Amino acid sequence: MASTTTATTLHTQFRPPSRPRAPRRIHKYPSSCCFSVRAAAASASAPAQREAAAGVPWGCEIESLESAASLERWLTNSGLPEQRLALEKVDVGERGLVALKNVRNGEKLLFVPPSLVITAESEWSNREVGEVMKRYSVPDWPLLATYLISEASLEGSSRWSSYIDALPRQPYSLLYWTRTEIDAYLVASPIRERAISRISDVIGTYNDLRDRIFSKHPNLFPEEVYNMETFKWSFGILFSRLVRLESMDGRVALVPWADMLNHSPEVDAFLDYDKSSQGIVFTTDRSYQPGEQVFISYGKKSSGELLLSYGFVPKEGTNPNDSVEFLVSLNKSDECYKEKLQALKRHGLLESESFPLRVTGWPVELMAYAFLVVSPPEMIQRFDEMAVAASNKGSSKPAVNYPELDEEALQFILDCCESSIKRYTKYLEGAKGSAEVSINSKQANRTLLLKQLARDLCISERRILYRSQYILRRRLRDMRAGGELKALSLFNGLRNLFK
Ligand SMILES: C[S@@+](CC[C@H](N)C(=O)[O-])C[C@H]1O[C@@H](n2cnc3c(N)ncnc32)[C@H](O)[C@@H]1O
Repeated sequence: MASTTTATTLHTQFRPPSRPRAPRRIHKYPSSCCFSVRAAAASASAPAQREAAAGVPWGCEIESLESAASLERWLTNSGLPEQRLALEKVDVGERGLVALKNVRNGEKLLFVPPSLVITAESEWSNREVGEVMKRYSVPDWPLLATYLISEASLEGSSRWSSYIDALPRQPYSLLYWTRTEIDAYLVASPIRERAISRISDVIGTYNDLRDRIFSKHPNLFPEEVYNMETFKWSFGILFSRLVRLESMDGRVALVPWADMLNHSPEVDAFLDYDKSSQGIVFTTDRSYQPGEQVFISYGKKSSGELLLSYGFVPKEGTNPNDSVEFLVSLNKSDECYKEKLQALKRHGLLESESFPLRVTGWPVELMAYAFLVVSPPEMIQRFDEMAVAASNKGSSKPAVNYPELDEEALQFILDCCESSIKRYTKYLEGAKGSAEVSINSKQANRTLLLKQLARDLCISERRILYRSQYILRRRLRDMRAGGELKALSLFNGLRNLFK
């Protein structure tokens, strides 16, 4: 069996935390809260609703190069050294950085000085607003989200106005999907749950900030500016552009110019602070010809994770880091259901758990979980060791080896895999024929785009499941053929004995 580990070693690039970290004091993150952004906007005041309907009044169309040109001018005037890259329209990612000259493998590029980087320590153009936020010790993510809105609302009086003008007015983000769209298009994918919970985290964060801070200082934080719609925008920007700079104590930062680099799953180059040049750089891991788009890696992310944070799905079969979360559950009618559930809970697991499946195989933890699911009552003494192995919490990785359960455990995984494939196929076949009535052409284009993204994701995820199904079927067939062979040779042996 090919095996992978559950822990994907993520690059630090553009890595959003699983949820924006807010202080316990400020935000409770309601776990059951899964209403849509629209629903939240509907409960806001009339001006906020007007704002919500209009979108944010800053930023540019996602493919705009005009604001990009003034961004380049401002950066040059503010100390960005001469670049070997230019911002252009590109085939992958709409706007991107393109090599102006030959770029060698191993070359350092960018050199963005820290003075041009936005972090939680950046000075607020509106000092009073900044002081209030600091008084409440707001953590980095909500602080930066508020910072962006504050600076954006000041337009030309903010030192970041050229940067903000070049940011997309509506980043490609799942935060902009309505609950109905998420339910309809991501019905087969586990990303649906993650999208719902991310949206509810963002809503919860905004509500906390509003209740605890903004409502206490209405003159500094007018609802026309600080509302659900503007926070959706700022979190969309953070999810798709924030980087963690390991050599700056892991600080999270928006790095103008560097954040025009698009992602390729085929490169391993990532941004970091370079002490010797005192700038944010990345080192290429391949060469580029003049005119070629230069890429970095946003981390070893699955296609679902890329859709969740960055709003795109790589072409089918091009993402070597692709995986799909595979959900397995205890059988409620199992006579040892209670004992198995207790063993799982003792090791921090639940009745249903997800494990990442990859084209290369599945993790040992999934196999351990499957052993537990299929193990008979006489193995009750071993439930705990199986649960430990499934949780991957043991100090050394315990061997999960129960040859007597192999066949049943693999059959269990195969059954789950096949029912998952059915769900994807049902969605993909249903999506083909569904004609929808759109209110206008903008809405029609949006629907087409979302459907295409969902379709690409489902095809990528189903591909992984098909591959696992193939491996599982072969292993089971070989195992059963081996069993039959053994039985046959035993039978022949006995026959010879009685001859
Ligand atoms: C850090 S920004 C990169 C600059 C961005 N293209 C722009 O014009 O502002 C990340 C966004 O770029 C786009 N992007 C990056 N890599 C991509 C890729 N491989 N395919 C499609 N879109 C990509 C996505 O919209 C993503 O949210």
